[in-house]
Amino acid sequence: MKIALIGYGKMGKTIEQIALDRGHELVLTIDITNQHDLTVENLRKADVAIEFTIPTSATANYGLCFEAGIPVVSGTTGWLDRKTEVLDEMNKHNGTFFYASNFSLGVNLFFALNKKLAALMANRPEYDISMEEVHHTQKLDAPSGTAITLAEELFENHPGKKSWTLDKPTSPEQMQITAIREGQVPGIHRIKYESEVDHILIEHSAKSRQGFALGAVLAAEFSFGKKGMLTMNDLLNL
Ligand SMILES: NC(=O)C1=CN([C@@H]2O[C@H](COP(=O)(O)OP(=O)(O)OC[C@H]3O[C@@H](n4cnc5c(N)ncnc54)[C@H](O)[C@@H]3O)[C@@H](O)[C@H]2O)C=CC1
Ligand SMILES: O=C(O)C1=N[C@H](C(=O)O)C[C@H](O)C1
Repeated sequence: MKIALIGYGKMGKTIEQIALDRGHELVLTIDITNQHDLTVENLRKADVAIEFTIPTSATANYGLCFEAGIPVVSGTTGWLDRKTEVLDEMNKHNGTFFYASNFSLGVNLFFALNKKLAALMANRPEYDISMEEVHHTQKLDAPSGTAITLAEELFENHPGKKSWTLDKPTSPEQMQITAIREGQVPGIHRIKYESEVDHILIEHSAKSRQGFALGAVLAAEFSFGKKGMLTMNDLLNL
């Protein structure tokens, strides 16, 4: 496939390597320094775009891809307050948008485990729940997109928690998420159920960015020829 890569940072570079290994061609590579080359005309040279940039740039980039009529796969986090506008724009152009807060297979299995554990603990009020995420110091958003997905899916399966906070909870229905920024950590997510007598802890820890990048390239292959909003549940049949 001919791929337009939007964002050539840590993820963009890892995606490039995996895309080339899988026999794809990069027909357009855009970063902050050559942003002016991100045009509808140039995007039309690609079969699909993969977008990993920053929260403030992502939604405008999606708009250009919809206008160009190519599917866009994105993992940029921190923009979801504008999701309705993005979906309206996608529908206006009959476009294709594949979004995941986390593209790794392991994290998507961890999402399923989180939902099952939350359902199992739904009638166990003696356990309080908290989350922790650890990422590299360059990360712009907190909590991570993955932590927000974990929290929202936990709330759907556990009546005791209804919202998250980065601060100290002010009611039992609030769940604290602690966001730690240190070194070059690719991404760790922990969910802890704690009672007076014990605790249960589940954790996913990424060893590198390879798992995220492979998932994004698989999502690009999956998106080709499809329409509408796509997620990892569609790709992985979860
Ligand atoms: N969904 C997932 O599986 C994953 C998501 N992410 C998310 O992806 C995003 C990027 O992560 P990294 O690559 O680690 O960050 P990074 O900071 O290494 O790379 C971002 C790149 O985007 C460029 N950029 C900024 N504005 C741009 C614009 N308007 N057009 C083109 N390029 C632009 C920057 O110059 C930079 O090179 C973040 O939001 C991060 O949270 C990161 C890893 C996995
Ligand atoms: O910024 C990162 O690095 C990551 N961002 C994503 C997130 O916010 O959840 C996914 C992964 O944890 C790495």
